[in-house]
Amino acid sequence: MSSHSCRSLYLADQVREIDRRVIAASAEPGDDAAGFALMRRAGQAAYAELRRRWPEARRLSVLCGSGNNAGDGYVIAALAACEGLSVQLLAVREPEALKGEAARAHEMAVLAGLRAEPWQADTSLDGEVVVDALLGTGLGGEVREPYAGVIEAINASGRAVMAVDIPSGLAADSGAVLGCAVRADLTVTFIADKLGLHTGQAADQVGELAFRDLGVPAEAHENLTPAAEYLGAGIVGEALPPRARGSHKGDFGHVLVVGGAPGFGGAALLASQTAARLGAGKVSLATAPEHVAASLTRTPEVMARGVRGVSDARPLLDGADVIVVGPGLGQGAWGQGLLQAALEVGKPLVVDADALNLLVTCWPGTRRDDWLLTPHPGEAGRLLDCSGGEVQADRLAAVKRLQAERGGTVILKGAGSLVAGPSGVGLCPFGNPGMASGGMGDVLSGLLGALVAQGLTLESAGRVGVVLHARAADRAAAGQGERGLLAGDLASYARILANG
Ligand SMILES: NC(=O)C1=CN([C@@H]2O[C@H](COP(=O)(O)OP(=O)(O)OC[C@H]3O[C@@H](n4cnc5c(N)ncnc54)[C@H](OP(=O)(O)O)[C@@H]3O)[C@@H](O)[C@H]2O)[C@@H](O)CC1
Ligand SMILES: [K+]
Repeated sequence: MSSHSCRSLYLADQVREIDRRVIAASAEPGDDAAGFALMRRAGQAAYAELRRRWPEARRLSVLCGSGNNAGDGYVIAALAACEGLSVQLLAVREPEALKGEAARAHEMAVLAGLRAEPWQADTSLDGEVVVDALLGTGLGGEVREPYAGVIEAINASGRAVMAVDIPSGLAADSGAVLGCAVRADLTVTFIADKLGLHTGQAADQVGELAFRDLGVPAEAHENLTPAAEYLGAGIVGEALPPRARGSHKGDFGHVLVVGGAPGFGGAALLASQTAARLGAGKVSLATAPEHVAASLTRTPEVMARGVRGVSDARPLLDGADVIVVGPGLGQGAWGQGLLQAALEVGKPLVVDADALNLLVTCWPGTRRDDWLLTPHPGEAGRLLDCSGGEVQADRLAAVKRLQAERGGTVILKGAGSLVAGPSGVGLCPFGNPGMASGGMGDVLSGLLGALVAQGLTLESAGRVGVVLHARAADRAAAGQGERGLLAGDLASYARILANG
């Protein structure tokens, strides 16, 4: 599934392959200058971004490691020196050990009149901007010394920081911090955008992200399946065009929310209310009888019915076009019976919260094409029989495995939500920490139900839904701040976005 609003995200091995193709395509036989030409372009692009962001800076501290990321740093240092900036050039490994294009980049810095000083524990960083050219896509495993100490010093320096290609210590594939990582204000990444800059812990490390493709031709990406598509804001409008004037409620589907076991009413109320706000033609709620009055008072548009067990729910299940099952469902006999009935009725399902936990215990091997599973990392860990921490350490692998095992479409929630479906993985770049609060998942499940009811496939609903949900949260936070954001605040913002 591709869209004008999507951009491809790659893994480190794939970026290396793209580099290799570009260099091979531009090199004359016996020519070793093509790699250096690409590195010069990378350094120039990064330096241009630095000047754009910090036009007043007169002194830089450039910290270089031992690979090609260091090579980019030496190019930046040389360009800055040639422009008359003062440069504190620091080498974590002796430049004599550099090879290939990185060694040539170091020569370029020497020709510009610079001499790299060896990094020492008591070195003080005196540039107005620190350039992190320590570790790039070649990082393997937990950051070792002396790099770890240098990264701590950069973070403690209080200086503005530009990371070259990726903040050192951040894994380019998973976005995991491998022990420690540079906290950048600006990251300039090259050639192909990397998944790890958008998922895992990336949001706390990357700062502003500038992507520069260095003019690499499209052929260099041929036959490489991107690890994920970056889901842009435009996918919402593409999926939800203006309605025909002659529309009626039957055109926009009937969502049934099943949840709200005795004592747990709020989640199902939030889900059903959101489904109504996001344009479902009709919304019903099957919940414990004690929650019906609250639902009718809060959202009379939702047809709330008290169900004591499966037989009460049958007509509702039969009348629905899509079923959202799980919010506040509980894991007792009431919830288990209703989930079983929902699984048997043969309608598209959005499966969340307690319904996911019940899948682990009662339906461990079940897979189907017509469901959308929406776990947070803890629920994903239970479904995959591992810890939530392990899921977070490699979110892409986790969501792909879950989709392969369970079928359908899977949304792995959390910063940089991932949506894995039959056509690949999409990544949501929006959202904020205000969303780390109760009820957000219930709102998402209701929103997804509304999108499926309006005719989106489960996969498309998953992609559009995470973007709508996260952008609504960003809009809400922009007005009143992240802290204290209520899940119930999102629906009205999501409604505005869904109407273009
Ligand atoms: N021509 C091109 O291809 C282009 C490439 N480009 C640039 O190259 C970058 C990739 O360069 P790369 O592959 O040389 O790896 P890179 O990230 O510099 O690090 C390698 C060194 O890091 C070290 N190290 C590794 N793991 C470690 C750990 N856990 N803990 C501590 N140290 C660790 C290890 O060094 P050692 O320990 O042996 O001293 C290893 O040798 C890419 O991000 C982009 O910036 C652009 O210029 C465009 C053109
Ligand atoms: K770096």
